[in-house]
Amino acid sequence: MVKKQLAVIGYGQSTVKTIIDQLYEIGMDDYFEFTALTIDKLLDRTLPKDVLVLVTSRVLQAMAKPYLPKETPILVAKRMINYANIRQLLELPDQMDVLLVSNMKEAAHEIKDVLIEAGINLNFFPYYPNADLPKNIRVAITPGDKEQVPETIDHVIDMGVRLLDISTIIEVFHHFGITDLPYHRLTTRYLHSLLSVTVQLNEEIFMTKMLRNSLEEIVDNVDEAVIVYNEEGIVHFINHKAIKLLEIKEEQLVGKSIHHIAKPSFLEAVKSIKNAYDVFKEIDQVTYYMQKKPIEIDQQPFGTLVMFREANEIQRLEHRYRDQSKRKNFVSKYSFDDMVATSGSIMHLKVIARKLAKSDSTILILGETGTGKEVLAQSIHHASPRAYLPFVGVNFSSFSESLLESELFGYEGGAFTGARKNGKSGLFEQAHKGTLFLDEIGDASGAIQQRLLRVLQEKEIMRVGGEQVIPVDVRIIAATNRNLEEMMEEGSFRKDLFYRLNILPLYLPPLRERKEDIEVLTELFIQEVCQHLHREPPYFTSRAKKEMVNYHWPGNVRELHNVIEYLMHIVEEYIDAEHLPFVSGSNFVNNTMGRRPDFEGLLDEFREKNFLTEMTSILEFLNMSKNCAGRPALLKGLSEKQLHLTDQQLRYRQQILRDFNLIEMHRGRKGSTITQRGKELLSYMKSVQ
Ligand SMILES: Nc1ncnc2c1ncn2[C@@H]1O[C@H](COP(=O)(O)OP(=O)(O)OP(=O)(O)O)[C@@H](O)[C@H]1O
Repeated sequence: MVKKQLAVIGYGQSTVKTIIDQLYEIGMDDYFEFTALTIDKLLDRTLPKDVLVLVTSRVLQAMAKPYLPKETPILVAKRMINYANIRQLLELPDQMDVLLVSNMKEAAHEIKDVLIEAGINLNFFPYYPNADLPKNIRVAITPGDKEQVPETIDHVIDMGVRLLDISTIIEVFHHFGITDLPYHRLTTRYLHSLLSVTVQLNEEIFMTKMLRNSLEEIVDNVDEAVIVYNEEGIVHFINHKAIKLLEIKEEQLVGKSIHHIAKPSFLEAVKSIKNAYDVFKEIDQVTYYMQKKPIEIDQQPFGTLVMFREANEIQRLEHRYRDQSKRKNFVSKYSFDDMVATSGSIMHLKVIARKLAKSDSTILILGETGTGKEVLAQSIHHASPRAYLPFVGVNFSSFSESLLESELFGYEGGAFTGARKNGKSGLFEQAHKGTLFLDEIGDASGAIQQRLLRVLQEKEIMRVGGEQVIPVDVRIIAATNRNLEEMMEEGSFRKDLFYRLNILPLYLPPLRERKEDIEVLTELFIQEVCQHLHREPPYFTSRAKKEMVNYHWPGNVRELHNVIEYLMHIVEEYIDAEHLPFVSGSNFVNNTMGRRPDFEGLLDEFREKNFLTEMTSILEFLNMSKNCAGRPALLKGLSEKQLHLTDQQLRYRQQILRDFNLIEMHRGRKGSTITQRGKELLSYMKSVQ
């Protein structure tokens, strides 16, 4: 077959060369002989006979025409953008000013139109030789005409020479009447010549690409490690977290085999997970929470998505969540309005306390048990500038010494056996910026007193087993029913700590010294309990009223509350003197702890407070005693078992046991006895040992 003559005329050499290369690549050299020329060489050259001249733009057509025989056919090539470098354009910020540089005005404008049509959202300023250079433009885009880019430009995106459009190639064949076009081969090779760029031919694909870019960015920033690989194990996506957890040092991971980049222990673990399952897996001594999901595209299996993160990270989150939700409960329930009183002593105390609330100083509340020390502490917090911040209370007699230390100051991971792996924040940290109520401070051991003193002086804490100093800003309100001055004399309470705490002391007198309050408090409690029980309030006979006032109320307001609660369950219309437990001598069970019926629940509750040994020892002691055991005997019995409690600590534990109906406490010095239920608990414990 005689080859036809095709002359390619362009402006610059690189353009002509790129197009000739493209023609060879498509296989057009089977049909044609090429002449490659730049326009400036046209004058010197005579073109072969029956040649078809292919010019790269309309301007070149005009330029070439005068130098060509009149009958020479000229075809203006349609050219498409080289999309190979389109990604760089997509990465520029929307509406950015860019220079569009070409060696010809028309080409510059033409490219601008094509790019706008393709959905590239930039402000294009066409630029060509002798054109005005707009100010303050830093980025230039050019289709292979880098040499035309002005020097003031910082960043040049060379999109490469524009290639011939397939329609132009077909027109060339038509011109010569070649009908047996190898269409299939031609298009395949043509597409091949465009290589990776053909996938980006329309705006829709640009959009997906942009979407993918944004998704990649998001997935790269999540806390979860993510890897996607196809059926052959070729990695399609891997985020920073996965690279970090798998300790991969290599770069450019996309396109590589997962078997090549990930450690065998990880691959083993992934293999052992069923598709669509999530499990905890240990890989090289670290536990991970892993998920594996199959990916399908158009109902065809495509590959696998693996997501994983370190399990202790999840635990950390959980602890943080728990700490935070616990924090939410650290709010004061009472305000001064809830502190009911008519007595001059309490009215006066409330006036002083309201004033003290405004300051940040430490307050010490003194008073017998049940006089309302906690109510007062909460009211002070409520009226203070810290009102919207946590109010955290801790009762020193309700914790064993070791537990109290870690409760107050927290501990670092692994500080002691049984400690949480990641440590725990203490109440000081949890009360940060708020108020910490140290109830029954008189029960603090020497070691705790010393640590407290340091915190009050330094305003910083150190967790148990930790080395880091944590600054804390808490207002301290301490309370006790013990005589701290006497304790100082005895040497069981530190003087320096006492003076730190005793800056603003407040004394809550016992109920027997403010009998006027009995009536208002009774009314309040009757109203509350009746509302709760949905019943009508009963009335007091005058004898009952008298007995109420005459009684010495050793348990103070708390006892009054408990008596009212008891009465509301046993009386109908009225309350007579005989109904009153302190008159009739009847025992009643306080229901303040919220009883859990099952023994396991009860034991859990004791375990939680680290009380179990002490509680069972008390029960065992009472079980062994023929008669009622008084507190001194109990304390002695416990200390023989190396359980050293203060009188107050024992009382607290006895109250809990009584509230759970495990023991009975008799008034005065009569001591306590174990109940049937207490005995059942002991045999239950033996049976499950
Ligand atoms: N003025 C008051 N107005 C209303 N309720 C009160 C008042 N004082 C005390 N109470 C109630 O009495 C009970 C005991 O109060 P609180 O716990 O504050 O006493 P406390 O002195 O801290 O006791 P303890 O020394 O045993 O810790 C609570 O139920 C509280 O609601």
